[in-house]
Order: sequence, then structure tokens, then C-alpha cells
Amino acid sequence: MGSAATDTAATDSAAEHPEEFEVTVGPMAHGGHCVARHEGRVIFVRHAVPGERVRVRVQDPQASAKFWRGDVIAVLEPSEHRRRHVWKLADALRAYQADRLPVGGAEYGHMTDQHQRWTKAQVFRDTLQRVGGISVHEVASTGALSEGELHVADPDDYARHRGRRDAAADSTTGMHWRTRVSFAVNGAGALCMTPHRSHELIELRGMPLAVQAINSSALFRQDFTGAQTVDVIAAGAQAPLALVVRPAAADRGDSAHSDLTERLVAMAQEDERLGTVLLAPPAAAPRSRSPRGPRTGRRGRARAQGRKRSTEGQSAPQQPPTLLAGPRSVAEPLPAGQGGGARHGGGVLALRPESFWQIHRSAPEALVQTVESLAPLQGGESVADLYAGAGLFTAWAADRVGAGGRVLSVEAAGASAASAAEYFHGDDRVILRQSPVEHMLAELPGHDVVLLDPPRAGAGARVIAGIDEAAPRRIVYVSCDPASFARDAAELLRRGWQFRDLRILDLYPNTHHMESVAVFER
Ligand SMILES: C[S@@+](CC[C@H](N)C(=O)[O-])C[C@H]1O[C@@H](n2cnc3c(N)ncnc32)[C@H](O)[C@@H]1O
Repeated sequence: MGSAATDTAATDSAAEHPEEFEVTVGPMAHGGHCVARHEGRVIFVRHAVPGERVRVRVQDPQASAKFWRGDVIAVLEPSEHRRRHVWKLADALRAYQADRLPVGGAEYGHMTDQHQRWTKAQVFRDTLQRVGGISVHEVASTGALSEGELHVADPDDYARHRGRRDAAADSTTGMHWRTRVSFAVNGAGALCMTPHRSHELIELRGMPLAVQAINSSALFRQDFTGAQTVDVIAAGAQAPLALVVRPAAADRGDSAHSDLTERLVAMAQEDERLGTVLLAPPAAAPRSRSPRGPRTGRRGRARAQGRKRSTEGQSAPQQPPTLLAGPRSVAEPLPAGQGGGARHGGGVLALRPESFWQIHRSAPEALVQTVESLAPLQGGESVADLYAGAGLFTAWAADRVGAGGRVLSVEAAGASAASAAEYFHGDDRVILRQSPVEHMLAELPGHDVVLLDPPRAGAGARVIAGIDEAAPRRIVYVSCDPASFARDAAELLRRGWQFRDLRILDLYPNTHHMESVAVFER
């Protein structure tokens, strides 16, 4: 097995298992793995805490590969920041003991909450430097960091500040925060998730990172045979739940789809905690299911983990989902004090379930409060809200700029744009455009503030150039990906912009993901 066979540090156990190595792991990198070296070769190690000595099992240790990937299967010298993993199915140590793979989507669950946040700050700092060539010291020198350091804030603190009791529950273990989860479905019709970089389906009895309305629902005992994916939505973190069910590929035939449809309708009638059920158009083609084959592409990985994305990206835009039960929209409360005009139903947005919405129960509140505190708006200003989704920041901006102000809200995806159109109907302050941002750059000049919240790929050089050329007074950049943010921020700095503020929010506890809010001015 190439260089694995020449490992001088190999233990007796490793001799029996040439794909296993003892290593001391280095710092955490962007992507959720620590970097370790074995005989000069880099191994990306998941489920470690930086500084630990661990035994790693490498998947597919080919001699010709530039680097290997592996999971911790035993901890030889544990970090003081290690804890028993909060979710048994996602715990690599217990998974490998049971001769199975850990489920993906909770790859930081073995670290204390405090250490997860400290680690995220390090990863953000390193990524800013590596991808954007931006040093945190430079950012601090402009006064953009509170106390001169990068801190990662707990989003529940914002809700607690407002006296919301539910936010205090489980906040010390980072559990029960997801209001949206995308599940795969196995041949037996059960809800499943996949291990990292694998198509293997692991059946679930609950999903402890999800709010209790989802985690303790009856959905884990239901039969979804004939479905490929089931997206579950707990609007406002509460039941009734909404489902967006995507049938398996069309070539399975009409009878399979009508069986599924009948079961879904019956499910909605029998379960009072189930509200809306939508049947999405069938998947285009069967998915190949190699047992350990890597997911190819960003979208596949994001789908498995249900991160910051909308379900609508999977639908052909001309084929909206079919409503099988319940109301067409779910009630998503806007952050306290935002969008509360009587005309707007008291600050509750009627959201199409397949729209984008932030997945942490406290994210809308935490994000809007952070933007408000770092970049307050004045009455009469004009704001462009780019990648606006269903209008979370549009509602805030419209309230703040008031009757004399204007908000241009740009969103490409149909369901999110339709949700916004319904909510802002008749509101003279808001101009809605369903369009790719790239097609709207000519409309940006004249805006005082440009706020952008792009998907994980970032905005890209063309959009950054368009924003720069529009010459707003201020740019507010909300990002869920440090690498694409670093690249876009470097482009802004190159064009003469400066960091005025930078905050990080832990919107995805027990995972390696994080959210940042940055303010730039010239
Ligand atoms: C991270 S979400 C942010 C949504 C919103 N700001 C919020 O917080 O609810 C990004 C949004 O950008 C939309 N989007 C992705 N690419 C786009 C593009 N090229 N032009 C316009 N919108 C796009 C997605 O559909 C999604 O709604």
C-alpha cells in the first residue's frame, strides 16, 4: 500500500490495518478538518481537536494521491476541549467501534461550544489571510474588530436579550437550533442522512440538531417510499411542520408517485403536527449510489447537510410544487420590531416553504440586530438588498428608511421572490426585482447602502466591480463562507474600500460553518 506500508511509527495494530496511522493533528482548516502530516504527506483529519494525538483511518490511501482524508477512530492524547459527542450517530469514535461511518453535518460536536467558537475565529482568520491575503491585524488597525479581536457570537444571545425563553434551552450544547432539515430517503422509506463524502444512507430516529418540533416528530416513523428527499420546515421553530417531498426519478412510473401522494395526504390528515405538504417535481435522473463514493460537487455536499440553501434550487422554475395538504405558505415571524406595520400582518411573513430562510431559529433576529448595530440606516436613504431571499433584510431596511426612502430588493429564485412579492405588495418603499444580481448592476448607482448576502459561492468579481462602480456610501456584506468572503473582500480592498466592522456569528453550532457580517466604507 505504497508509503503506508513503510510507516516507521506504525503500531502493531496499524500493521494489521495499513490504512490506520497515529498522527498529531495541527490547526483546523476551512472545511472542518485538521491538518496532519505522515511521512511528508498531508492528511485531512476529521473529528479531531487541534493538538491531539489520534489514530486516523484513511479512506482510500493511494500512494499516488497528493493528500489523504481520514477520520479519528481513537484518541491517544485528548485535548482538554474534547467532550463526548452530542449526537451518537455523528460520533466518529462510536461509529467506527460499531463498524459504520458517522453521519455528516455535526463534525464539531466533539468540541465544547466555547472551543468550537474559538476554533471558528482561528479558521476565519487563517482563511482571510490564505485566500484573500488579508491580515486580521490590518483589519483590527482600522478599528473594525471589537476589542481588537475576532469574536464568534452565540446567536441565541440576541434572542435571550429579547427575553425569548426557548433560546436558552440547550444552548450549552448547540442542540435543537435547525428549523429546516433536508433528509434523503432509503429503500424502506425512512428518513436518512449521509456520511461526509458518501452516498451511504443512515436511517434516523430523530435529528437532535433540529428544533424539537422536528426532532420529536412522528416523521421518523413514517413511510416515504417513492421519495428521493424530504425537506422538513418548522416555521418560527414550531409545529405545524411543512414538508417539501421530491419523488424519486420520473422513470419509476406514475403508480409509484400516486402511492406516495396517497400516503402523504393520509399522513397530513392523521398527524395534527403536520401542516403543509408539497410534492416537488420528480428528480431528473436516478442518482448513482456507490457505497463510499465521494459526492461530486459543492451542491451535492450542501444538499446532504441542508445548509444555507433553498429547496427551490432543485425545482425546474416552470414546474412549481403541487400542494397536497395545508396552506400554501407557512407563517415565519420577522425579528421583533421589524416589518410590523398593520398592512404587513404584524411582522409575520407568509413564506412559501420551498423558499430560502435562515436555518438557525435565532438567525433572523441575530443577523438583523447585528446589521442594525453595525450599519444603522437613516430615514430617507436608499438601500439595495442583493440576494434578498424572501426579504429578511428588505423588511428591516424598509422600516428604517421610512416613507421617504427606497429599498431595491433583488432575488433570483421564484418561490422566495413570490413570498416577498406577497409581503411587500402595495409598499411604495420597496422595489422588487426577480433577477440574477448580475443583470441588475446597472440599477445600483444612486443607492446609499448596498447590502449583499450571497450564497456560498460568494458574489464574484463581476458583482463586486458593479457594486464598487455604483459608489454607495457603505457596503454591508453578510457571508456564510469565509473563503468566498475573503476573495470578495480582497477585491473590495484592492478597489480602495476599507473594513469598518467585522463580526462572526455561530449560526451553525456543532458544524464547521459560520456567518460573518462585514461593513466596508471608503
Ligand atoms: C444566503 S441567501 C440570503 C437570503 C436573505 N438575505 C436572507 O437572509 O433570508 C442567498 C439568496 O440568494 C439567492 N441567489 C443565489 N444566486 C443568486 C443570483 N445570482 N442573483 C440573485 N439571487 C441569487 C438565493 O436564491 C438565496 O435566496
